[in-house]
Amino acid sequence: MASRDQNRPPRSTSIRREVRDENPLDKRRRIGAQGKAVGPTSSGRTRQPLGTANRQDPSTAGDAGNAEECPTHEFTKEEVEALLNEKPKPQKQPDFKAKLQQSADYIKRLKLCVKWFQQCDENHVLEKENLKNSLESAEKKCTDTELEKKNKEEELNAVISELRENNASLQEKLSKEVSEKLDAIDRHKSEAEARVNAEKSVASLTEELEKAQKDIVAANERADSLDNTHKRLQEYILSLQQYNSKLIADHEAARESLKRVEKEKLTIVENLSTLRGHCNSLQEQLTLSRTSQDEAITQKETLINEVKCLRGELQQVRDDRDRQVSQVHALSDQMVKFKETAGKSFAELDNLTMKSKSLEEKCSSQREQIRILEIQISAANEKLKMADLSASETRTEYLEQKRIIQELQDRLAEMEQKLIEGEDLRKRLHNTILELKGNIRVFCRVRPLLPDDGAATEAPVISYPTSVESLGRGIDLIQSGNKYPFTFDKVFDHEASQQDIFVEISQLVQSALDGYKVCIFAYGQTGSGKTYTMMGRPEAQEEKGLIPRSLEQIFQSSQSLQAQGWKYKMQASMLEIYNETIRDLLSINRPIASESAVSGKQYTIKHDANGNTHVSDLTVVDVSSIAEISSLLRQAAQSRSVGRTHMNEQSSRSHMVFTLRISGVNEATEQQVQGVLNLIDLAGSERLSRSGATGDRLKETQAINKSLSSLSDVIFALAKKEEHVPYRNSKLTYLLQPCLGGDSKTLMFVNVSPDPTSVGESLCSLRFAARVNSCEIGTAHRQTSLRLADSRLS
Ligand SMILES: Nc1ncnc2c1ncn2[C@@H]1O[C@H](COP(=O)(O)OP(=O)(O)OP(=O)(O)O)[C@@H](O)[C@H]1O
Repeated sequence: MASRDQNRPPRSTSIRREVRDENPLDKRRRIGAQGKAVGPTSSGRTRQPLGTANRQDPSTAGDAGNAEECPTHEFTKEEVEALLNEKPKPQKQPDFKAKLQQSADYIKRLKLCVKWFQQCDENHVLEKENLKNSLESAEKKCTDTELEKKNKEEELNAVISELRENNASLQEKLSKEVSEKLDAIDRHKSEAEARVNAEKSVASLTEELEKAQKDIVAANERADSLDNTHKRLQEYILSLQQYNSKLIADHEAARESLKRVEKEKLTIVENLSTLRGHCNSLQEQLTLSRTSQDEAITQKETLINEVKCLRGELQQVRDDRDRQVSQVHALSDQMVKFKETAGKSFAELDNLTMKSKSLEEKCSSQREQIRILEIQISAANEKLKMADLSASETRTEYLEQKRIIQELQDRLAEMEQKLIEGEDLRKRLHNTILELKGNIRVFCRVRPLLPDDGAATEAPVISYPTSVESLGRGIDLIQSGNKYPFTFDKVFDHEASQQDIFVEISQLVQSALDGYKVCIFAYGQTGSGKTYTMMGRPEAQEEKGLIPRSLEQIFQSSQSLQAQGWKYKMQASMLEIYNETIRDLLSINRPIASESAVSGKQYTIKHDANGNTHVSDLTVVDVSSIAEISSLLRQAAQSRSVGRTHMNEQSSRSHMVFTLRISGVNEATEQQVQGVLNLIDLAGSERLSRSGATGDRLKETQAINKSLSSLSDVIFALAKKEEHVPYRNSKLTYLLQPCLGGDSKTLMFVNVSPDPTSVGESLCSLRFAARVNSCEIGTAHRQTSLRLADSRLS
């Protein structure tokens, strides 16, 4: 800026030079032009430019008077030069008057011109003064301006130096920013690359996500279809079972009818044999009759012959008599003589007649007998024929029945085979479904309101969503007007019966027989219904809990599996963990307090390589029937209640663990399975603040909380797939290690009380259960192997 000003000539000097160099005529022109622009001049007269209406040709300017009146006539340089160079026109005849006129005119114009010059000069002087003034003022202004300029320059210098400084700092800043910009560009580039990579990875992740979503959808569809298949299979199994039971009933009926038929057959055979005997006897009788008939015939014949003879004799006698009569007649006289002879003859004749009569009678009676015998024979023959007929009918019926029985037996065998296959498929589907669902499942059960709950008049704190996706799986808890929704694998409302609950877990229990480790535990605050769910009231059929029902099912199934060649051996043990101390509930002489201290029993928990758990010194009882198990459960309940009266008022202060070990061998396939069923009634989960416990009770609550929080730590460590799972933090978790460690099928019941005063505890329980429900702890494995030749199940 400064340099530019320095290079520029001072304005005042340039004005001065312009004024100095200017020709008056040029100046006039400039002034004229200025005058036009500026307006009236300082003299107050109006100047007009050359060639306007006021302009007069100097040659025709008129007289001096006119010239006096028109002093404003302006001359151009050319006009002035033309006026000065003007020469009088040469005339042929000198006319002085004209010459004078011409000269006067010329003088006039010269005067006008001079006057114009004078005027111009005046104007010029005036103008000069004006200019001088304006120059002075301009100079003054200039000095002022210069001063100002100097000041300004100083200011500007200051500003410039400031600006320089600023500039330097800005430069610095700029360079910094440039470097930052470069860095930023680099960063941007790397970020752009990273973004591109991220976008790529996002794209690939999106793809993966889509794929995963598709997979999830497919898995869901598969799960749905598996569910459907499972349902259909269950229905099919049900129908098969129904069909089977129908078949069994048919079989039974057939067996019954077979028995009946066999009985009938036996009676028929007996009848037949008696008939045969009868027939034989009849035949014998017949042969006898025939022989007697023959005899009679021969007798008859002999009699006939005899009769004939007698008739001949009679004829002879008659002839004789006739002769004799003629002789009588002839010898009437000789009649008297021969009276005696005649009388004799008559007597003889009478005798003979009588004999003949009796013979005839005998003959007719024999004929009658023969006729009767013949009737009897024909009746016997008829009977025989009938018997033969019914025997052949019975035989064909028997053969038909035999064929039907064979057919039924074949069908039964086929159905049994199908049943086995269906059962196999069911198991596989059940296991697949469990694997798809993740192995830890959570069922929620809400108990009914009890009279002791007190606040029954308050608004209900539990409701069940009715939307299709949450139906039977959702539960909403209302606390202080806030609704907390939860979803589990299954939610049972207060109306669910013990049987409803058991139906849902029966498949899981069944898999213990298939060689899985199964763990079912009940979690919830005190009085929420854990014991009712697990144990129920074993004495009342309808109110039996999961433990007795599971054991009944296991024994029934193990018996029905015998038909498929399975032979099972079962061992039961029951313990409770109280204040981190193990107690044997099946020990016959169970000491009441400090058991291990008194008996010296250690009850140390050990796991072998196969994931089987052993508690040293714990009573393990071989069980082979539900009656034995029932008595063990009674014994355990007794032990618990004894402990309760001596140690603590409520069973809820300890965890109860029932374990059933199942070893199975299939004689036909040489397959071996090792299953475990753990059924656990946990101690009540209560917050210390709510329990209001002190002293021993506080110790108990702390121990319970420790073991329950250890349980949750273990579950969450497993869910997060952490390297270290803190199983050893409590006896409960260490005992259940193989069951929790992903190798087993685990189901948790979260028991909830509908009592409005327990809503806080219920919320805690449901939150814990929801976290557990979101865990996938691994894949359950079936413990199965082929039997070694020498390890037969005794
Ligand atoms: N589903 C149910 N139907 C009827 N009564 C029930 C039900 N659930 C629980 N009860 C009753 O509620 C009461 C408390 O139940 P239960 O003793 O099973 O609770 P709990 O959670 O085991 O308690 P604790 O932790 O103290 O052992 C009992 O009287 C039981 O009979």
